[in-house]
Amino acid sequence: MDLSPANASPVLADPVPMNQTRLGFHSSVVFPRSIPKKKSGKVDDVRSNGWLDAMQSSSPPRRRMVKDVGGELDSDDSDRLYYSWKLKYPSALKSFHHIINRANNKKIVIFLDYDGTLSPIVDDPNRAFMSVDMRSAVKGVAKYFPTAIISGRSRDKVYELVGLTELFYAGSHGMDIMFPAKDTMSINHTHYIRSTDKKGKEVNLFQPAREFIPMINKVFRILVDVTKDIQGAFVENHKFCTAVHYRNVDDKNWLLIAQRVHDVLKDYPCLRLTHGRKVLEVRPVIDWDKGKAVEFLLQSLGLSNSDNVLAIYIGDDRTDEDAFKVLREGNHGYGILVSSVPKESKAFLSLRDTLEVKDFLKSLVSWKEQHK
Ligand SMILES: O=P(O)(O)OC[C@H]1O[C@H](O[C@H]2O[C@H](CO)[C@@H](O)[C@H](O)[C@H]2O)[C@H](O)[C@@H](O)[C@@H]1O
Repeated sequence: MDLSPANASPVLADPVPMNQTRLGFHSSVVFPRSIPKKKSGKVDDVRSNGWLDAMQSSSPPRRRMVKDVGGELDSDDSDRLYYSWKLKYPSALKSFHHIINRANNKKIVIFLDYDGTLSPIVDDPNRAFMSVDMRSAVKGVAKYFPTAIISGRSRDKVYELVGLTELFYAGSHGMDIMFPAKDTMSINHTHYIRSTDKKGKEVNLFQPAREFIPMINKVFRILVDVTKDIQGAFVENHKFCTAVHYRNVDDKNWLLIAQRVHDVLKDYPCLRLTHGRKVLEVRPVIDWDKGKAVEFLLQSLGLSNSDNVLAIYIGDDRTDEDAFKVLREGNHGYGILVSSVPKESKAFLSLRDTLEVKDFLKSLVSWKEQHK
């Protein structure tokens, strides 16, 4: 974190996201990603387009590694920064009574991100498991409030990890939403298809990036190939998007891995890159993100009237910012950022880690049980 006088904010600023073309709500019209500009005959590289900076700030630094101009900040300094940041993003646990007061006679709807929110961040994405306690807390809230998981992972994968049938699931950053067939009456769009869930029940799937599946498969294979000699690199196929992990790549090779991904994307102007926590996420250039998924679910469940609905979205990642923005701008409810370090956010409130998320969910359940 740059804490030089010129940039004295105690906040870990997220880099400006790549340009995102905004289209109409239910459109899947594809716009080309802006082609890298040439500078003196050379295509822009990952240093000049900001990718490398974004990668370097893509996950909370460990406490002792938060750097000042003059060296490392000790943990007292980090604590001070964290507590002053909390004035802007108060604890959702400590603000619980405010949330409940605002909920008053409204219907509460819960949206949950998965990685970093329900499961702690770990080195191996295949081992990011929820605790038994967390699963019971999520099951508890789902008993009383409509609850959806909105994840960057594929819908099947996140369902496998969460394992609760009573939830709504949106995978691939909201580009793959499953919802009950009975809830189609209130929606008006073209990108949903009828299907059956794992129990054979009739459901609807909303998949606005369906036509990209072959391209994503192809790009996934290319990315696996071009990163296979980079130790620690790992590529996941999420069906509607693909993710290149560099958490386990030596930081000396971050430039290399970013350049390889960048070079692949030059041939795919219909795909764009977003930054997650030590992961480069490649996705179609359509006007769809976790924020749109929240709007879609609220609308499809008949819950988009903010006069009688209070939505709560809990997430830790840059991709969750789209959802926080939708809640803030639509006056729909509270975005809650999960972070143990100061970060600029569109959320209203914060929780430090997954343990606090679990406590918050349990508080909602206890409150509901006392006010049935
Ligand atoms: O939207 P989310 O549910 O938060 O998913 C975002 C990404 O989460 C996973 O990666 C992150 O968690 C991993 C396990 O803790 C960690 O190893 C990785 O560094 C994080 O970026 C998932 O593997 C990605 O594909 C998701 O896009």
